[in-house]
Amino acid sequence: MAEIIIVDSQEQAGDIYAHCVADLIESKPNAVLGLATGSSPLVAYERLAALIKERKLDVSGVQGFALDEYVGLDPEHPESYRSTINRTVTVPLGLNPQSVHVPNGDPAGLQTAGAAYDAAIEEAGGIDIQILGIGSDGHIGFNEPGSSLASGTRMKTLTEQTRIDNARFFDNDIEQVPVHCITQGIGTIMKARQLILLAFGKGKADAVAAAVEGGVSSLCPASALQFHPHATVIVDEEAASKLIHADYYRYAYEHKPEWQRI
Ligand SMILES: N[C@@H]1[C@@H](O)[C@H](O)[C@@H](COP(=O)(O)O)O[C@@H]1O
Repeated sequence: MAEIIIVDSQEQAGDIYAHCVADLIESKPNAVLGLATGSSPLVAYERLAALIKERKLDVSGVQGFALDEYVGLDPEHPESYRSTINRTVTVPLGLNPQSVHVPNGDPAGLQTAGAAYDAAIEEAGGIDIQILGIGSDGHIGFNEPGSSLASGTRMKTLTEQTRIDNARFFDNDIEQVPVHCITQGIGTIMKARQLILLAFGKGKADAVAAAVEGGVSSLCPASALQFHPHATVIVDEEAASKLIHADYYRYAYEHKPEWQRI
């Protein structure tokens, strides 16, 4: 794993992400951002929105690609990832809605939607910085345990645990949570030039330990990050609580020269 940063707060993690992305946009106005839903990236998006205003950055050329979408949910549904990304990223950052892409969860087009999405990412020049959360079972995007580590964007079946976890967005009724999703594959995610995974709270401690210090295995999809040349995992103390080498990560970060920090 390239780099583990243990922070005191989500705000601190958010600032690291925000500075990284703001610097990117400054040097590359047509930057391509990989976007994630979930609660973990929310503060990071808020910090980035503030920094964009503060530095008066022109984001008109920035493109975004979301990780995943539910299958069969109306894109206008408030809990579709299309709506979620629009609410939490597109509007606050001031991105052009036409430049923010979300996989197409229409059941009618599923056989070709995945390959089309990967092609669109390639055509945009590839993702510069992909932000990631992690599921309690180690999933990234919606790549559940057992997903091919080389997979492209495709339809997947959600585990019952993920549907239970996400029922909170659907009146706590698991029956309302779609069974299928379309998600960037692990192979797709690995093509991004830089990955930043955020994890907070003790509910993520096992998944983080397996991803960072366990063997690389499809049973913990996030462990694929160990093969990425530029991956950073930013965790709070609780999410870091099961890392055997936590002291070393702190020590290494403190001793890192400024130019080598993300
Ligand atoms: N598809 C999303 C993932 O991209 C996200 O990482 C995960 C964790 O969400 P949270 O950050 O709310 O814990 O939830 C969903 O399954």
